[in-house]
Amino acid sequence: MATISVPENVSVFLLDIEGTTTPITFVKDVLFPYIKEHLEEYLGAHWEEDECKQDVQLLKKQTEEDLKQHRACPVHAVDQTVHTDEEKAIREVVDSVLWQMAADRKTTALKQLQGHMWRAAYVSGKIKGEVYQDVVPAIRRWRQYGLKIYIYSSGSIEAQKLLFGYSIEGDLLDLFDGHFDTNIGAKVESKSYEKIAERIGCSPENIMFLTDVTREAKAAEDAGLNVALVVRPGNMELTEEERNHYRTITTFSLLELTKSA
Ligand SMILES: CSCCC(=O)C(=O)COP(=O)(O)O
Ligand SMILES: [Mg+2]
Repeated sequence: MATISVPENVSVFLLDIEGTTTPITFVKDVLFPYIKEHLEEYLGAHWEEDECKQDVQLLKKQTEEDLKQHRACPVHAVDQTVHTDEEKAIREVVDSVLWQMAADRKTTALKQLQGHMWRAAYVSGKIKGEVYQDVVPAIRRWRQYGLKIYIYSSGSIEAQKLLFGYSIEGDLLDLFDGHFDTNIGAKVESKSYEKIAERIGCSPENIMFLTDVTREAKAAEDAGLNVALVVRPGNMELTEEERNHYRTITTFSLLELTKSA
């Protein structure tokens, strides 16, 4: 695959995580199964804590929103193993979370709870964040050229910091100048990228966004950012039209800086 020249006016890289810095398999085969396996036990253990109460509150608001929008929501069957009000409330949260996860929804409510649940797994060493081999050397090189590096993922900022802070390559948080999540807006909305540029303090054309998802690339492009689609094993196949329209890379090392160090 050919190299891509990064325009000279680019001073910021904005990076997606899943499918870009990190294999989709790590998210689908490690992170998500951890949530499914520990959800009920986690809620039972933390139910009375403020953080958990806030997470549950946000999930309830999301469910109300979904009902208003007529999105299908889980229907609660009468369950003989549920006795107390707390057990019933926990079961409702479990159903809602599993339903959202089955649809791979990127709601802030779901992502916030997931981030809080992964904390213990990362801190105990049970889970280590996976990062493609080409990612760290490329970021270090870009930083030597004075570029700034930001993350924009649907995963909560806390989840992002856990993934890179407890990664297979050690604590990588020093590589990043900042993090954005869906609190700034959805990744498929152009407005989110305009807000990110504003928050960073640069023009959209000074940013290069790397992602595996075409809808995100389109939203960023519409906001005036430079974009490249990242093609990694297991990522969604691109159509011929997408391949013709977007610049694509299979590794970060294919990005060639045109500015001098
Ligand atoms: C960084 S947290 C784990 C990944 C995750 O939950 C997710 O939704 C990833 O979405 P992305 O925007 O990085 O593709
Ligand atoms: Mg992605």
